[in-house]
Amino acid sequence: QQLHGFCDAGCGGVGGDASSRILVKGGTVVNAYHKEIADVYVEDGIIVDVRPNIMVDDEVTVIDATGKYVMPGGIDPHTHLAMDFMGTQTIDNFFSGQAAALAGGTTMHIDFVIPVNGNVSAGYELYTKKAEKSVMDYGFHMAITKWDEQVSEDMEVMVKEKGINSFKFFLAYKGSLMVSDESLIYGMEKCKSLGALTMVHAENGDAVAEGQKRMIDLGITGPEGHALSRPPVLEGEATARAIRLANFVNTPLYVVHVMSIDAMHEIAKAKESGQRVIGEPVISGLSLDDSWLWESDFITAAKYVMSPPIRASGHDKVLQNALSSGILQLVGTDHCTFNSTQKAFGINDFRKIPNGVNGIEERMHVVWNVMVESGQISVTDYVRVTSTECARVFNIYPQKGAIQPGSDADIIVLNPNASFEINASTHHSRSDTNVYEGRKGKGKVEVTISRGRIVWKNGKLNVEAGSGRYIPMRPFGYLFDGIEKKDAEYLSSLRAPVQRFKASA
Ligand SMILES: NC(=O)NCCC(=O)O
Ligand SMILES: [Zn+2]
Repeated sequence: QQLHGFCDAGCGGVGGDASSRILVKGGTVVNAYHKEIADVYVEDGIIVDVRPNIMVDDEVTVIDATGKYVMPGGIDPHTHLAMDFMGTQTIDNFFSGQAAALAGGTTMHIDFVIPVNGNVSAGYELYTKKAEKSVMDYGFHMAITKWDEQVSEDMEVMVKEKGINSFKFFLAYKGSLMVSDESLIYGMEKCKSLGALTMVHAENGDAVAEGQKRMIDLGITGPEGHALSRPPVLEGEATARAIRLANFVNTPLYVVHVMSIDAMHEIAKAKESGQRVIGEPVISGLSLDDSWLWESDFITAAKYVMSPPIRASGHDKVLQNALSSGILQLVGTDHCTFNSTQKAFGINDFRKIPNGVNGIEERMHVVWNVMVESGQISVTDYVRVTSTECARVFNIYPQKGAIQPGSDADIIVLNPNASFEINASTHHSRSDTNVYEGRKGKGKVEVTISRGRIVWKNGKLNVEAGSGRYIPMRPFGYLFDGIEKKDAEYLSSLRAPVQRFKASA
């Protein structure tokens, strides 16, 4: 079924191209550290062979990829589908958001489960239901929004029984999702003991609340007040704090949506000192600036409201440099879409504009355009930052993130000579706006294969509700290798306790 524009959760229902055997012929096969001209043969959803000149019978569906790149499908590490947030729910659910992803060359995403009133298990159950109409593979991170014994026990269940290996702590959104430093420290300790990755949304929520009050007192109630109330210094502070606490606990840290030079510098400093910190830029931060927030039309401005805010011009270029030099490691989207009606909740008060922008369909094209077309990263690095590194960090490599025998057949064919253009009228998200409206560029995903099914070809989507699988992710990924040695070194450095003899009276 072809999907365009406002795609309802009920649409779809027809399968991807039914052939279980596919040959992608004659393209340049690109992995994170190697590329070669070769054929890729797929059977029953799995890559079986990768080499030049594979011969097949007539029953096999052949895709000619001559002159094109054949790459692992994108993996988006940061999405919010069907998320209840700021008094409403994101307009993209697991069906429409994933359909959009596939049309843009992303074949897996990791979504954030939000606990129900702090209850982690209830959150997991709820998201399992939300994801029933999935059309592609997905995994879950879990947010931790309060701390108590039950949460601690549930985290253990999530890791040992439910395939979750990462927990996110919001240092912003005071009064709703935000946790205290005390909870963050307990959470980090628990994560470390379980081999799960600590993730943070790094903004100082107390200071943001104060900044918001300052703007309202100044009479600044429009979308520009959003950026003005939460400047880069508050992102830098929270990033530095989370990094130092992760160092104190000696556990790896993943900083989501790094939006500012300030936050990036903190990550660079930590890496320089040997700390294991992963920085995730998102495409909005890499490719947009905050000038839109000063637009006189409210809806145009409000569609750019997300947190941390899209920053002033200049931050985008520095974040690009950090991505190409490896300070930042993988690109997400934070896809969290609200339509114009929802954004208008904040017409009189920027604090009520639901925070979030689109990106799940645009990420692969925008990263190609901004980073590869401009010569800032190689084609192999493109695969690394859009797919392989995510699979490695979340411990699902090489099932995902690789074109090699045994890997899932999540494959895209990208034509470097074809052009893309982004418009809300033709995108597959249910939103009526797009923050990349009118963007054009070279490098187009012409084919998407999702676990061996051709789901995007000739500009047509062919997806099946319920065909997406939940991908469990194992704990103790590569970031945990050897951290116990640093613990041992720390313990032996204490020179304590000192044996003291009681002085006689
Ligand atoms: N980023 C944003 O504005 N919305 C989604 C929630 C979050 O990740 O902070
Ligand atoms: Zn966030």
